[in-house]
Amino acid sequence: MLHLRLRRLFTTSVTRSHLHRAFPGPVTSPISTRSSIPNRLHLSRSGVRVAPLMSSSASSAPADKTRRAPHVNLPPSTADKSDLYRGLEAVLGSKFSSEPLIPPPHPLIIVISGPSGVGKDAVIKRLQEVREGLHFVVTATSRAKRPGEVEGKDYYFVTKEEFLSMIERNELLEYALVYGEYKGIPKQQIREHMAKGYDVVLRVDIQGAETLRSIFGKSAVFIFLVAESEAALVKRLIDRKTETSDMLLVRVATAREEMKHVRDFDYVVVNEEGKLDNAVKLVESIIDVEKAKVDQRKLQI
Ligand SMILES: Nc1ncnc2c1ncn2[C@@H]1O[C@H](COP(=O)(O)OP(=O)(O)OP(=O)(O)O)[C@@H](O)[C@H]1O
Repeated sequence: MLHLRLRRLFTTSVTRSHLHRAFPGPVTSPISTRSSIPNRLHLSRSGVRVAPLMSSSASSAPADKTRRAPHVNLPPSTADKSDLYRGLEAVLGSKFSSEPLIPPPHPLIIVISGPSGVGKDAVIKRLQEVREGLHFVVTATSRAKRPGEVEGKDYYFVTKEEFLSMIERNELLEYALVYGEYKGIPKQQIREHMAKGYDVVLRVDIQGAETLRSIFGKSAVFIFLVAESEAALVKRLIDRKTETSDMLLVRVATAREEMKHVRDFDYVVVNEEGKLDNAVKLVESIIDVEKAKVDQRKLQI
């Protein structure tokens, strides 16, 4: 069994240069076949004995006996831990490095979108409480502050004139006129936080997400938030008590249209009535999965 494991190890992991470093004695011919490597390992009661590498023809020639490098003894697995550790280093011919084997994951841009009233703000607020390493981009808006909202935390509340001059100065990644009010994403915030290694979360409506998709393509993660049903969404909007009847009508009618865009997103998360934490957990899992991807999404703004 052990022999089999070692065979696998040596046929897959040990490179020619490892072996040259491990066995500095003269090697008469290049290592040309993988199958020649495990033949050099011999099991004994005291551990694994590793013979120097030679081609099969060279090892059979009597003259080569004089040119054999000294055997390297690998302590048995019952040996002192540090002896075994050093033994492995000696056989492989280099010190084991404590450097991370894989570079840290690249900072992500996570776009959270969905119809009005679905719970984008609620999910983001909770995510902020439970997860570190995220920067939540504060959107600039010309709409009036709602009760409980804090300047610089929920939004940057600016006048329409101020918003228009931000557009003039090209300070916004994207902006839109939504239900008669401007909303836009300041670029500088994203640059600064990504440079510090933060993942950046953007909260935009569906229109905004479409624009961001055209800017970022596949280099950002797009999450579509939905309620479990249209009825639940409408009740949520009514309960919020922030819209007039006319505004409610527009939002609900728009939500119907917006549902058609779900296919343009990477993930969909259902924010069920009374189960906000489940939706937040799913968003966290999405971030974790993205961090574990071999092909990381990379983005420069
Ligand atoms: N899972 C949930 N269960 C019950 N109520 C919720 C849930 N998620 C959000 N809500 C409530 O629904 C209402 C709408 O949520 P929120 O304001 O976060 O939506 P939004 O998508 O940000 O809307 P808008 O795009 O119009 O700003 C709020 O009153 C919020 O507290």
